[in-house]
Amino acid sequence: MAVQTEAKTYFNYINGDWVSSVTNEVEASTNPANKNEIVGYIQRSSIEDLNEAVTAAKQAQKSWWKLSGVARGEYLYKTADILERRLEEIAETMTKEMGKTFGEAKAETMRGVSILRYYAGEGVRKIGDVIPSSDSEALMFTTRVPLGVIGVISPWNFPVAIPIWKMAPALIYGNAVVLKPASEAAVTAAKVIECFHEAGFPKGVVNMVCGPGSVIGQGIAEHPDINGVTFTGSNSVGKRVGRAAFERGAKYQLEMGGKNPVIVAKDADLDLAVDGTISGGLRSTGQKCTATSRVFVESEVYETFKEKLLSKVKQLTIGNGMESETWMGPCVSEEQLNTVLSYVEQGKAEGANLIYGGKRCVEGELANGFYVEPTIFENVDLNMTIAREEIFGPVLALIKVHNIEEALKLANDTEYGLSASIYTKDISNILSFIDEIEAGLVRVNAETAGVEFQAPFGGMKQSSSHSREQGQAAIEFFTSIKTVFIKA
Ligand SMILES: NC(=O)C1=CN([C@@H]2O[C@H](COP(=O)(O)OP(=O)(O)OC[C@H]3O[C@@H](n4cnc5c(N)ncnc54)[C@H](O)[C@@H]3O)[C@@H](O)[C@H]2O)C=CC1
Ligand SMILES: O=C(O)CCC(=O)C(=O)O
Repeated sequence: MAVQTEAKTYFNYINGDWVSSVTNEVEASTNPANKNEIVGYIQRSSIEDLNEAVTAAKQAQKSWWKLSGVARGEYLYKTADILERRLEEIAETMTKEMGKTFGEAKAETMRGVSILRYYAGEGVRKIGDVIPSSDSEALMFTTRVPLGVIGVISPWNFPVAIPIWKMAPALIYGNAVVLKPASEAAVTAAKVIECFHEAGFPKGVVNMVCGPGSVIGQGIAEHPDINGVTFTGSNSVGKRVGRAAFERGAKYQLEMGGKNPVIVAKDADLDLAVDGTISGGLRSTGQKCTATSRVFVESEVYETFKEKLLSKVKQLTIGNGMESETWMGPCVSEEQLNTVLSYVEQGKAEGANLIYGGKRCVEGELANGFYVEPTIFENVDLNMTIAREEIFGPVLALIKVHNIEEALKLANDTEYGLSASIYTKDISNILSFIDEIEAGLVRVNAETAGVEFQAPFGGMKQSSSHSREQGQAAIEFFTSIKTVFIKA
């Protein structure tokens, strides 16, 4: 039973106003570090609310697009300044709402500021090319137009960065936006939208509707007036969203799961590899689509690597992300905690050897939250569930290999292809890894996580719809190309 009574209610943001849902229903967003603490109440909206937001967006988009790119950019610069001013408060809300440490939350919020500034600058960059025509008297060139209304469906694990890396490019290229944030982190998202509001965006250009994924998320995927849908989350939901958008001829972009490998070669700097494995696999409690989950280690250095890994993992401090000594916070929710624990049980049942962790943390105040120990398995077979499915928790599977060829073969033995890294000093290892690994993010002597907003981000195989987000790549999704031929 939640005890906090003074928690604020956050409204939907439709046509420039903060409004309650027509349902008059709200749901509590709670703190995974303390299930008795309510961070805020968010609207449990209906399709009617979504329809209002889409109507407002559709109406506002045309004049938004008629502004110059410079003018649109100014709004994004203003939003960035406001977000930066509110950085500590918004980061604190993020930590309280979804559990990541305050340090990580501040870094993510700052990343949101940088993304806004990066895309503000896009307002003055080129949007087309002049292409020689076969007719010497004609001018042929490409230009780009916005899609119209963009539906943004975002997850809880990066509640500032992901909505912003989808909304900022959508807006700068002249689209209007309807955001549906994940309910687990919707208070944080509402505070981000407050920054857009304060920046003075014209009414209807930015909208947010909170509510169940099956109603508002699905409603976005199916809405006839939403021209493009950008989604990050699980594979099962992503595919539903993609199918619904495809059926009605809308453009869609899906970023989904990962089962990201690290390869540790026998010549690797093992301390660096251990640090990268821990940071990539366990930071944010393993709740990143880029998180390391499978660790392939050459047999010659396997035992040394394992001992070094174990000794460092034992030192990790688990606790409330607001406490400065905490290295790893809780899972986002009880459901997510139970998912992680059930994967641990499945790993044991299928014969993997649990060498560290695997239990819920229940000592003292931890009992009120959704904490799990960092967990390491060895003797993991590639057919085991823990080697195949995305766990989204702090669970590492160690796999001994005889050589780099075997490591590459096993690393590619997955339906996912988001991120992968190798630790080695050998240039031929590095080159074959870059060529052969089936992943959209290829990292050498660096952890699997670590996305940079100015570079393309996305996966191969089932990790994405094969499109890319962020950097210059974003223009491909949020605009349509027109090839123009002019004959005087
Ligand atoms: N790749 C990634 O970045 C993420 C992956 N996940 C994976 O998904 C698992 C479950 O996490 P969830 O938060 O439940 O992910 P999810 O895929 O259910 O949620 C992502 C977003 O989709 C919305 N949604 C849910 N059902 C929908 C539907 N039928 N139509 C349209 N939108 C819908 C949600 O409300 C949320 O905003 C995790 O354990 C993890 O494996 C979760 C979050 C992020
Ligand atoms: O690793 C990152 O910074 C981004 C990861 C991501 O997009 C995700 O987990 O959804």
